[in-house]
Amino acid sequence: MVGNSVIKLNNIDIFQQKHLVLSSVNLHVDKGEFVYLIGQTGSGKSSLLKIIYGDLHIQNGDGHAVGYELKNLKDADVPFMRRKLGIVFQDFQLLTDRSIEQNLAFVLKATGWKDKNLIDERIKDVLEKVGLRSKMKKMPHEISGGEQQRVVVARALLNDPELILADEPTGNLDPETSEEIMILLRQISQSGTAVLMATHDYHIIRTFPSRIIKCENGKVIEDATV
Ligand SMILES: Nc1ncnc2c1ncn2[C@@H]1O[C@H](COP(=O)(O)OP(=O)(O)OP(=O)(O)O)[C@@H](O)[C@H]1O
Repeated sequence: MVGNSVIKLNNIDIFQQKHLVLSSVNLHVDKGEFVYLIGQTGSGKSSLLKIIYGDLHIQNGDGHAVGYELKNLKDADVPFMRRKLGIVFQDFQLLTDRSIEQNLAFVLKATGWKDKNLIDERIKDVLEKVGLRSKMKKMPHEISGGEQQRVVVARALLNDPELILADEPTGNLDPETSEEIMILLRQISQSGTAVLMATHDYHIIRTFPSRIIKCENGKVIEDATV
């Protein structure tokens, strides 16, 4: 983290191939903030998230996310940077051939955890946070869509990230289950992890008001309204 900010972008241009998607982007997100990212389909939300998690490179301007300078981010740094940010996307992306516990153990092992006791403890901790400790032995198909999304949130929390990036995390869920996921994400931000969440769901935004960033006409508006 640099100062109190987990994301800071200064005057960056965001390209997809040769196409300029967003220009002169300035953006800051502070520790523990909850921020919505809105904008029409194709307005650049996913491209902006990709810059922040190191999937797209910065060509002009500079910035940092979770303590990493984005301008000179090396491919070799990306896996380490990703340990400091959790990603929650619309499709649950759990491995279907293994239990919830094994899904989480897989990520911990892939990010360098070796001690079995510590792995077991961490898995129990994150499942406790999302209210699913009792389901750790279940297979993904044995739990509901909302519960699967909770597991994805738990998975994003495994390495105690400074930031969660969520792209339409409630997109496949019914309204009641969406609200449960929102309550969970809000709790996470209140405990100090910033959350940047792309959504088209204005009902959710009205129910859980917070700062809104908008992609519109090739620009990013830092304090927008719906
Ligand atoms: N891999 C790619 N190659 C070329 N152009 C792309 C690529 N990905 C996205 N684009 C283009 O970049 C622009 C922004 O797309 P982006 O996916 O960031 O929008 P979005 O706001 O996330 O849209 P949605 O709400 O539909 O997810 C669009 O014009 C899109 O066609």
